[in-house]
Amino acid sequence: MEGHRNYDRPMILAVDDCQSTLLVIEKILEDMDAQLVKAHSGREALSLVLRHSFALILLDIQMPEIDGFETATLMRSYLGSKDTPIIFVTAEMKSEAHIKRGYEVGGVDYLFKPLDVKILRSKVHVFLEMDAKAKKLKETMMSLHVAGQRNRMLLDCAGEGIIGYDLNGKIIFANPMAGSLLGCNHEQLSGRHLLEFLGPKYDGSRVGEWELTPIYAACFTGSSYKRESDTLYRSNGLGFPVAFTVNAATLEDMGYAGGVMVFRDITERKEVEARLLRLARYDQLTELANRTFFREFLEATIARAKRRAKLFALFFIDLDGFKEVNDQLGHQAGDQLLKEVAKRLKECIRIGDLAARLGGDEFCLVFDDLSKLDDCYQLSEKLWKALSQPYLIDGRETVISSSIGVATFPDMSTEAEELIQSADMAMYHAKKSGKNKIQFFEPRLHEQVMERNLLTLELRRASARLNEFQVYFQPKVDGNEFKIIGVEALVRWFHPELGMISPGKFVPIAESTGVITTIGDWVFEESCRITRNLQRQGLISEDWKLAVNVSLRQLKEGHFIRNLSRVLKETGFKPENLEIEITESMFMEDTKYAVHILQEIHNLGVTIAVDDFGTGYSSLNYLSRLPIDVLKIDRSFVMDIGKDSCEDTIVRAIISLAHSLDLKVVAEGVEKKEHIEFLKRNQCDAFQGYYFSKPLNLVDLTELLTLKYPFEKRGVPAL
Ligand SMILES: Nc1nc2c(ncn2[C@@H]2O[C@H](COP(=O)(O)O[C@H]3[C@@H](O)[C@H](n4cnc5c(=O)[nH]c(N)nc54)O[C@@H]3COP(=O)(O)O)[C@@H](O)[C@H]2O)c(=O)[nH]1
Repeated sequence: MEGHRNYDRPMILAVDDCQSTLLVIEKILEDMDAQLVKAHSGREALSLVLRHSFALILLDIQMPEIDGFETATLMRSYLGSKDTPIIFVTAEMKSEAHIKRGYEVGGVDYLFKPLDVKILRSKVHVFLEMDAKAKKLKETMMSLHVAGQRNRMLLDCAGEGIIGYDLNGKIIFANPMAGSLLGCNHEQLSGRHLLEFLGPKYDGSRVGEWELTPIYAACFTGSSYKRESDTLYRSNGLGFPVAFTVNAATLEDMGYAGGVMVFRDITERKEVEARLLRLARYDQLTELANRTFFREFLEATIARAKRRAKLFALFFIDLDGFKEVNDQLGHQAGDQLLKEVAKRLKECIRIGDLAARLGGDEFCLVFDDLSKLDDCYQLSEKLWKALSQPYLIDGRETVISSSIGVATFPDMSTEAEELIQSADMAMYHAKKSGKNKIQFFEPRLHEQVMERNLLTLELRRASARLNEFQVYFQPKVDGNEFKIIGVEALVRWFHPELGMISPGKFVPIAESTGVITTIGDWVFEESCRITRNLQRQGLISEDWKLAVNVSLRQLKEGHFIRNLSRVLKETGFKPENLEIEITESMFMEDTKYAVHILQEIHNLGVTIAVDDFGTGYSSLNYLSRLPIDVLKIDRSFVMDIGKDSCEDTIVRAIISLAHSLDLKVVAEGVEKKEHIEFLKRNQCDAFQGYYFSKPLNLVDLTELLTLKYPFEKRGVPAL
């Protein structure tokens, strides 16, 4: 063998023991795009085929040692040359049997010596072309095989189910994940219909036909169809949530038209979504709807009721005395009560209604789709009964009543916010008029809602600048000589358009919106500054008391003590000249905190008076626990003095109780001589009321103080 190999060109092996024949072949083929390799014997040829791959072998038959037939036989038995075309080259035309033998041992053709140039070149050309084609085919087959292997691997390893189906919905192939998700061997899916797994939504009586499904439409129109959340059904009929995409797929060469569905099990995602949804829409403690969901539900109920001209009712429920349960029995008991209330509320509603907890002890019920408004009365009766049954809290039977407000759609309002406010307002009235009641919203309450809304807005505006407020002062006189012993500071709001607005109206709104802190701080500072000036002018004595009303919200703001100390320091006002007036309800709302903060105030030297005593809980328990100096008898008791009512007894009892605890007593709302007679007779320490003076502005107060004996000369019948 000679020459160096050019591996890109096809190789031809010429085998002949006659060197001149080899040279002739070489000459004839020299300009062909092939590389000629020469061998001088069968043995040499065999060793070459072991190492190279030839496009064609030109093989002499008559050779010493191993002739052409034997060489061909051996070549055919070797895998590398088993398919290489062999053309026998022979000197003369032999017998038919001889020729046949050549074909039998693997020859494909014959060439005769002397070699004809044209015949040799054209035969070689044909076989080289065949070789080129065979090589190409082999390469194609190989790359197809690799691609097929790769695709199979992708399908087998894919974490998503993949199903191929034809235009009729018949499954053509499925990967192992598809089988495992659908609960069967993936190979058994072939031949089944996709609708078997799509369930009633696609396969039900309404649709029924594969051709009507959007999946078919996607195949047919060559588009895709996607579902972020749907259901597929396993072989056992159980559904599971999936997200899927279907894409049209066509393989024209293979005559295939259909689609491929790629789907994934989203059970876990659905569970997380459901958990998040529950957190966002439901109250953790009671498992009732929360405020957000309640609001959405109400809006949807209104929209539906408007469309269908339906009636529904909104019940607003607030438990009476829930704070006492919390304070006295602890938060766990409070939680237990709320859970039990929630359970009872759930039992009162039907499917389509909603029970929600808005926060604290506030609940709302939406009773949807009422046939007539009178149904509300039966519903309230049922609700009433359910809620007023005794509760077993902390092992004890406890009766808790509730105040319930009802607003109905559409006669009372057709807007969510207004409806809630109406029910809330009705509930508030139920509370104010003695609790344990159901109050239906009435138009007069509506006006109050509107007024309250307006005042809320205006109050926010006014509290930002505080220039519409003024402090008035109502004198307090001692019970013996009627000498002025101090004043109570009472705020007044002079609205530029609405005129003077009484604190009875705006203070509760200021408390619920929180602006009471700003207003209260201002009243406190202003009244200290004014009274200190009066002291400096010598108009009032050094032992005068300034009483200032303080709400729980103010006390709870955190900076109360700091502010108090600052004002006292800046105005030079002495703490012993200051009295804080608080109401009984404050202790009830948060006894622990009240004890703590009042003690701090008291430690500064400031005295503490309990306002409106007798109207709240009048619990003797707190009187001994709190640092209280004064009880103010509520004016409702004072006003009825002398009317032969039990009020006389109550007033007497309060005075004697206060004295037994070493507390001073001030009677509020003293308007008549008879009041004074009675109170004096019962050793009441001080009086405040219109009999002596209404609350006065600074000018009028200064004028009063300049009088030598403003009240001392007033005629009070001798006792
Ligand atoms: N937190 C704050 N509350 C305040 C402040 N200023 C007032 N208030 C509270 O508002 C309620 C109404 O107060 P007002 O309209 O000023 O009524 C007071 C007196 O005018 C009235 N009064 C006094 N004597 C008589 C009387 O003989 N007859 C009669 N019909 N009314 C009379 O009583 C109110 C004083 O009550 P009280 O405070 O309970 O001593 C009222 O609850 C105020 O507390 C404030 O700055 N902060």
